[in-house]
Amino acid sequence: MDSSNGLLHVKTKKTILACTAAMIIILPVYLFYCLACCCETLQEPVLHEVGAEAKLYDHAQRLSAEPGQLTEPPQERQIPQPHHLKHHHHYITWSTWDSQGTDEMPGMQNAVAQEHSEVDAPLYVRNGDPAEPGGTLNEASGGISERGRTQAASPFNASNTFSGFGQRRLPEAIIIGVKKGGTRALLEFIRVHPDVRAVGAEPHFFDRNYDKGFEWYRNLMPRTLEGQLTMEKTPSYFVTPEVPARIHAMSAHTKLIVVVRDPVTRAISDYTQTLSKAPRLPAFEDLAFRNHSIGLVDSGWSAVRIGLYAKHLEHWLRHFPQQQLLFVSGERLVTDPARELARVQDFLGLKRIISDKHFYFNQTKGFPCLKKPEGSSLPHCLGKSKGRRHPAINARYIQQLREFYKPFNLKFYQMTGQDFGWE
Ligand SMILES: Nc1ncnc2c1ncn2[C@@H]1O[C@H](COP(=O)(O)OS(=O)(=O)O)[C@@H](OP(=O)(O)O)[C@H]1O
Repeated sequence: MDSSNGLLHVKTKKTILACTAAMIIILPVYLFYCLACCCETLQEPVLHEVGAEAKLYDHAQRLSAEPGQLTEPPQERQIPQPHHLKHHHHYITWSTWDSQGTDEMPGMQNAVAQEHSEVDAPLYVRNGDPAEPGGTLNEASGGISERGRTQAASPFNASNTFSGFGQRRLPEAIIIGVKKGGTRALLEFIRVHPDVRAVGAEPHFFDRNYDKGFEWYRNLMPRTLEGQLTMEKTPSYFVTPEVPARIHAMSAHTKLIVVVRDPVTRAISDYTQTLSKAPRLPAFEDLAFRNHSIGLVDSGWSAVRIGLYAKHLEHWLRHFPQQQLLFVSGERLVTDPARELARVQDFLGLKRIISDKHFYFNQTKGFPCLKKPEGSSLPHCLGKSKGRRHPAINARYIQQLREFYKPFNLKFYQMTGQDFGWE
């Protein structure tokens, strides 16, 4: 018994030693293999073509997405990443992004420091890979719809390939403005559509980062499957004179969406945002008027200047035909989001999927919110920097500003063929 036990003991020891030796040899080889970018193919399903498999995979991703909470950011959907990327990419979730208090891409904080920059939480942005969760199959749509959209002829639209997760493409549709118009609401609403994928943060490519080149820009985009539309929003594009020609150089077919809002309310909203970061800011009327006793408006102040929509639109119409621009009413986006979203879906050539059913009015927030935002199954409202309480402005100044904007508004109605009812 003893000798057989001893023999067993020796055999066990030998086995353990052999296993340890094998591990010592195999582990580095495996690690090297991972570093050489191949682990993913071992760990994740490989989708060789964009077809039924890809759709099912994406659908499964959506179903497994972690839920968010009311007025809280949903969790970032975990898109499988190559092992080495997991180590080198700094993942930024909604909450870390929110705490940065900006719509801008990480590393753009200097740019953010510019006057009136945005302070709210976009969704799910990851540094170096600001792709969003979603882009999934929607039962209601019966799959990815045929939209017959025009792929830009530009060589910049050539996209990289990456097995399984679609391709990064330059945006085919951009929300170009206007600041404080309701651009975040529109982006979050439209991205609920299964055929839309969007960058959460504002890339500011065409105004501040143009020198970084189209490859940089394209790499910010989420991966899309065939038939899905890539979008971004940067509200400052609308008022930057160089931008129309630059977007045209990327693709003459780019679809442009402008969310417009009563320029007086927009100016106050803009001022409110700045005030939230600089509480010692002079009074609104001191900035809006050169001389408020005689009602002389200071059109050099950006909060006023941005509202001269007709002026800015002239730049765009030199490069794009009217039909390539859609003007969304910021007011109706609040009172009747489904109606505006129907217009947006038609304009983008998308099947009408987003409807009344997707929204509910949140009494506490005072705004429409999504019942099921992209990548989440729980209701969600925009963050606290959207829908701020505005300071009370003397009715006399409001009236003077209305008078100031009136001819510009009428011109804008004429140019767009739409009456926004701001008078
Ligand atoms: N559904 C919903 N929820 C919350 N807020 C909504 C919504 N729809 C439109 N808005 C209005 O959007 C205004 C902010 O506009 P933007 O997102 O374009 O601002 S920014 O330019 O990105 O800073 C924001 O302006 P303020 O009310 O002045 O904060 C809102 O009035």
